[in-house]
Amino acid sequence: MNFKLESEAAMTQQDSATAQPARLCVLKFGSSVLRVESDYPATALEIYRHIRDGEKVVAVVSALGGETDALLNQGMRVGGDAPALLARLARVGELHSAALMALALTRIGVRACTMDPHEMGLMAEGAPLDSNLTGLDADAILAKLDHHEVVVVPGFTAGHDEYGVVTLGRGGTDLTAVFFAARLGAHRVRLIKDVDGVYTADPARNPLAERYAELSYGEAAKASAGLIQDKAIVAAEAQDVLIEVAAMGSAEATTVANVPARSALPLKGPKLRVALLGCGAVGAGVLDYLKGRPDLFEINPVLVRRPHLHEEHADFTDDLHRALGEAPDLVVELIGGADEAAEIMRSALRSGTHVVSANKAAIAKHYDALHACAEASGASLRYSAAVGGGTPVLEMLARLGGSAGIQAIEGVMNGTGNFLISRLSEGWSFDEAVAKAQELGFAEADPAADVDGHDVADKLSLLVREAFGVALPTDRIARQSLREVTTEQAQAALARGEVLKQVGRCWLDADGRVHAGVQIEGLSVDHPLAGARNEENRFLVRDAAGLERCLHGKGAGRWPTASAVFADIMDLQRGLLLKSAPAFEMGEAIPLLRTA
Ligand SMILES: NC(=O)c1ccc[n+]([C@@H]2O[C@H](COP(=O)([O-])OP(=O)(O)OC[C@H]3O[C@@H](n4cnc5c(N)ncnc54)[C@H](O)[C@@H]3O)[C@@H](O)[C@H]2O)c1
Ligand SMILES: N[C@@H](CCO)C(=O)O
Repeated sequence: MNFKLESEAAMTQQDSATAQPARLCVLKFGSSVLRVESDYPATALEIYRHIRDGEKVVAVVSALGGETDALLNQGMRVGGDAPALLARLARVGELHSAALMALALTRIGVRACTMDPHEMGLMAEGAPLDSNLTGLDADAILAKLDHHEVVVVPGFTAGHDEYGVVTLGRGGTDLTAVFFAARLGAHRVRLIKDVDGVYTADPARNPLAERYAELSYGEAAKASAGLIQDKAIVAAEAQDVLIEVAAMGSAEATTVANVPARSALPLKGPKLRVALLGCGAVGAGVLDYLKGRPDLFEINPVLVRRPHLHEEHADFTDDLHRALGEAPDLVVELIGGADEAAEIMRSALRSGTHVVSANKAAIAKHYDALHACAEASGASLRYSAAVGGGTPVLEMLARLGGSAGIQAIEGVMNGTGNFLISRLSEGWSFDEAVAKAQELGFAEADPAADVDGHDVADKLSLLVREAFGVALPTDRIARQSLREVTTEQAQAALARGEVLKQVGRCWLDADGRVHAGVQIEGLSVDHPLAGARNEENRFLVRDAAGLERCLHGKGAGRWPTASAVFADIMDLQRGLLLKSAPAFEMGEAIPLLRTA
C-alpha cells in the first residue's frame, strides 16, 4: 500500500507562513507572580494556555520579586548614587528573568526565545531611572514569531541614545507591555498579578473590598494605587490599549478601557475533588501541578501499584475504590492500557464525573462508548495529550472545525520513534536507544507500541475522528515497524542528505474516502517534518483551500505531557466555574463606592 499523498510535493513545498496569521497576545508577568525560581513552570503553563488557543504570545517579564531592590541596594552600597550606572545594574534582573522564562517554556516543548532591547530596537527617552518608551522595531519581533510561539521580553528596560540603556521607573514592566501591545497592533494586554483584578481597596487588607469588572483609565489610576503603573495607564489610554488585570489561570479579569466602572459578581466555586489514577512519567508531573493549586483542587489518595515506594505513603493507594473516593468531580486517568482504563473512564462518565486522560490506546479503541457515556450524563471527556503530547494538534483541529474542510494531516507523532531514529543515526544500537527512551519517560509501558507503529496508528485513529468525523479503527491502519531500521540505514540516509522519519498520515481521497498509514520514509532535510529532533512532534495540517499549517511541540516526556493534561484540567475548572455563575458575563453597571 502506498501511503503517500498524490499531491504531497505541493503540500510539503508550501510555506506554513501562507496559512492564516495567528492572533497575537501580550501577557505581562510581574514580580507578584514571579516570586521565586519555582514560579516559572506555573507561569509557563499560563502562556501555554494561550498557545493552545492558537495565539502567538509576547510575554513581558519583571525581575524575580525583590531582585530589583537587591540590585539597587547593592549598587548604592558599592558605588553610591549614579543613576545611569544604577539603571544598568537594575535591568539585569529583567534580563535574567526573561532567560529563565524562555527556559521554562522550552522544558514543556514551546518554541520560545528572548530578545534584548538592542535586538528589538526598543528605545526610550528621559532620565536613566525613569525613562519613557519611544521606539520599537515591530518587524524584528514579528520575524521571531514566525519561528517561535513566544518571544519573552525583559520589561522595565530599553536602549537610550545618551545613556546606552535605561529603566522605566518602578512598575515599568507594565509600561513595556502596554507599549508592545500598541506597537504590535494587539490593542489588548493582560497583566497577570497575584490578585484577580482591580478592587476598591487592597483585598488582602480589606475583606469588604469589591472587584471591578470594568473601569475607565481615570478610575483605574485612582483605584489601582500602584497595582498598575500610572505611566502605563496613561500610555494605554493615549494609545487605545485595553488592559486586563487577572490572576494566573483565572477566567476572570478586570478590564480597563474607556468604559464606566462596573462591579463584578463574585465568582467563587468549591474546590474540585480530583481522583488521580497513575503516578508514572506523566502522573507525577500532573500531581506536581495539582499540588501547586491547593486553592482550586483537593486530591484523593493517588492510585499507584506500590504505595510503599512513594515518600508520603498516606497520599497513595493501590485500592481503586479508595482512589476514586466518595464522589470525585474529576478523574484523571494516567494508568495506560486500553481496556481496564476505558472501563474506569466509562464508569466515571456514566456517573457524571468529568474525565481527563492522555490514553490514546483506550480512547481510540473505545471512542464511541466513552463519548456516548459522556453525552448521556453531560460529563466532559478531555484528552489533549493523547495526540502530540504537549503539541496542541487536537485543539487546532477543533478550531479549524468543519468549515476549513481538512484534507490531510501528516506528522512525526511518536516521540520515542523519533528519538530512536535520531540515536540510530548517531551510531547507537537499537536496544540502547529503546532503553534510553524508557529512562527518559517517552516510551509506552510496552515500548513495542512505539516501535511497531501501533501508538501512531492509535493517534491517527483519533485524528481521523476529529478531522473527518469517521471511525477508522487502529487495526485497519497499516504500519511499518522501526525494527526494520538499522544504524547503517539511518546513517546512509544522512549521507544522501535525507533523514529517516516515522511518518503518520491520514487524508481524504477524491471520493471522500479516508486513508491512513504509518511508514518509515527518507525526507529531504528541507522538508517541514525533517527538522523534528528527539522527542519532538510535528504536524502538517492541510485544508480544502490548500493552506497548510505546521505545528511543533514535544510529543512525549513528563513536563510537555503533564502540561497538556493540566491545561485540560484548568479548562474544565474554568468552564465549571463560569457555568455555576451564568450571570457573570452580565454583571450590572453599578457605580462602586470606595470602601477604603
Ligand atoms: N510518557 C509520555 O510521554 C506520554 C505522552 C502522552 C501520553 N501518554 C499516555 O499517558 C498515560 C500514562 O503514561 P506514562 O508514561 O505516565 O506511563 P507510566 O507507565 O510511566 O505510568 C503509569 C503508572 O500507572 C500505574 N498503573 C498502571 N496500572 C495500574 C493499576 N491498575 N493500578 C495502579 N497503578 C497502575 C503504573 O504503575 C505507573 O506508575 C498512558 O496512557 C500513555 O499512553 C504518555
Ligand atoms: N510513547 C509515546 C508517548 C506520547 O504519546 C511517544 O513516544 O510518542
